[in-house]
Amino acid sequence: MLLLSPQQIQQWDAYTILHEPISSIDLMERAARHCVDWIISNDHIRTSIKIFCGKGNNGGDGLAIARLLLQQQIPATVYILEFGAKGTDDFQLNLQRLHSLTKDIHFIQSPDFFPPVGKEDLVIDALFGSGLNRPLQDLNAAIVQHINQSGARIIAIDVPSGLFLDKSAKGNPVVTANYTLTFQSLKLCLMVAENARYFGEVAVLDIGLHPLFLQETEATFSLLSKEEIARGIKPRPGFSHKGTYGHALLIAGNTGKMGAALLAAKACLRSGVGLLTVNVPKNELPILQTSLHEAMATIREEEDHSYDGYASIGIGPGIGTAGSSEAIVRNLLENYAKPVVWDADAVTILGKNKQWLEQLSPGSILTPHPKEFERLFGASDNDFDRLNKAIELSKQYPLVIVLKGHYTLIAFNGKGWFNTTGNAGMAKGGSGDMLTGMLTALLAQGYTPLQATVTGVYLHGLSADLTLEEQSMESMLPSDTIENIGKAFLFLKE
Ligand SMILES: NC(=O)C1=CN([C@@H]2O[C@H](COP(=O)(O)OP(=O)(O)OC[C@H]3O[C@@H](n4cnc5c(N)ncnc54)[C@H](OP(=O)(O)O)[C@@H]3O)[C@@H](O)[C@H]2O)[C@@H](O)CC1
Ligand SMILES: Nc1ncnc2c1ncn2[C@@H]1O[C@H](COP(=O)(O)OP(=O)(O)O)[C@@H](O)[C@H]1O
Ligand SMILES: [K+]
Repeated sequence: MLLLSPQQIQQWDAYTILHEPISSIDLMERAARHCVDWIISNDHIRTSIKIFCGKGNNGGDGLAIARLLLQQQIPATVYILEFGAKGTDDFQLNLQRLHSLTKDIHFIQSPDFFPPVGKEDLVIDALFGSGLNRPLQDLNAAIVQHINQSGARIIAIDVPSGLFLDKSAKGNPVVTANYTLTFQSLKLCLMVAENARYFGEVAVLDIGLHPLFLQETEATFSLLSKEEIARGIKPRPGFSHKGTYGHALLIAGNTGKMGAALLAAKACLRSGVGLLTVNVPKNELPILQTSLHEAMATIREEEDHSYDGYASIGIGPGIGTAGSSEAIVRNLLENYAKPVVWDADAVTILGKNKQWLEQLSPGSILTPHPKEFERLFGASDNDFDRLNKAIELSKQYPLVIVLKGHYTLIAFNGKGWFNTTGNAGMAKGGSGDMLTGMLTALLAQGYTPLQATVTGVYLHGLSADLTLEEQSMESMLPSDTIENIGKAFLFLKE
């Protein structure tokens, strides 16, 4: 699914109207009906429902929602924010339709007209949607503040009023919704952490916009889908052998951080690799060899660091950032030409030696969390800037950049894919180490760097989601999640 700009969403609307065909007012009716069905079936009806409407089509949705509720004998009061404009055609038509049912329609010209709103109310925010083109000010900002202070349950229609679809609204007045009912597809503004306190829980309502439009449309950002990932999984032919699936090397772990190496190694072994060698400090060798029978080992301190024969290499989890680790990074840059997975301390070392970024072998995968991303590429003003920076960098460098987070972004060659699997139970040390192991295993098996990354990131989150069948988000550990990588592969084959 593509993440579209406000202009593209308008075009999608127009395309549907032309090709379904359906009238614009009937499309709005369908959207409103889906909202009402969702509100009723999710048990959000209260004795007092206050619907705040602007005069664009978002407000038109609000008016249609009010009428559909009233037709089911559910009382709702409408407040229309006056901001000069006459209102769109569909707004006007829905206002006429509502007038024939109720006189309970109020116009807000100044804060004196604000109705009292309290905890017991359900507020429907239909003030501004995808048409917002500047920060809210004056009366528009005041009504948002009034609603936000009320303690009422707030359901935003399409997007919380005040959010821009594809750029930051940091510092602007925005409705803090408990739920957002967004039409047809997720929007970029609903993917970023900086807006999480505004959009609350998000439901995507399928209002039947024409699917063919997407085939004719290009967008920078899109969402990964199960079907796409499942299609890319390589078969394991009966006559294959361990050599078919590659020999991976993980350079991971150090004193006090051997857990990182074990997690990466276990995840690598559970992700289909043929052979695995782990490079660890001499003193830590027994930990590895007693816990993981399938992994071989090489000694960190030994001088001869030959990388010949490894189909892929992952470096970083728990290695530390001391000079000796820097020397290994340097050596790897000079002596290995295939793609490498760079994570954790290895990313920090690259951040300290930015000139080395130019030397990364083409197709290498960088997996920073936002802090590591900052160490590598400098600070960003907001989440949108960081996403756009990742996209720009992916044009500049022949690398796959994995910006980890709730919705991890994978940037490659000027495009970005958001992952939608995974949950907050993964917000624990060790989750990233697991991902490094998985990506290294997939690279070793001959997946292209992009294919390895999208597959690994998707499976990583999916294993965590499947872990919730037997654990809570509080209790689940990366070790549990690794044991469910198998279930995740099976789920893709269903
Ligand atoms: N395909 C779909 O997804 C469907 C979408 N539908 C719905 O349509 C919605 C989009 O409607 P929309 O384009 O009419 O824009 P909307 O957000 O109502 O408001 C724009 C108005 O506000 C104004 N304005 C802007 N910024 C302002 C500000 N800061 N302060 C003050 N005014 C400001 C601007 O006028 P301006 O002043 O710029 O001339 C304009 O009058 C969408 O979110 C969804 O709910 C469904 O009905 C059916 C299918
Ligand atoms: N709330 C969350 N929702 C989804 N995924 C998450 C969440 N928190 C963390 N993750 C995932 O867990 C991993 C954490 O990586 P990282 O921060 O490098 O952890 P560590 O280095 O401590 O192992 C990333 O892949 C991230 O996407
Ligand atoms: K809204």
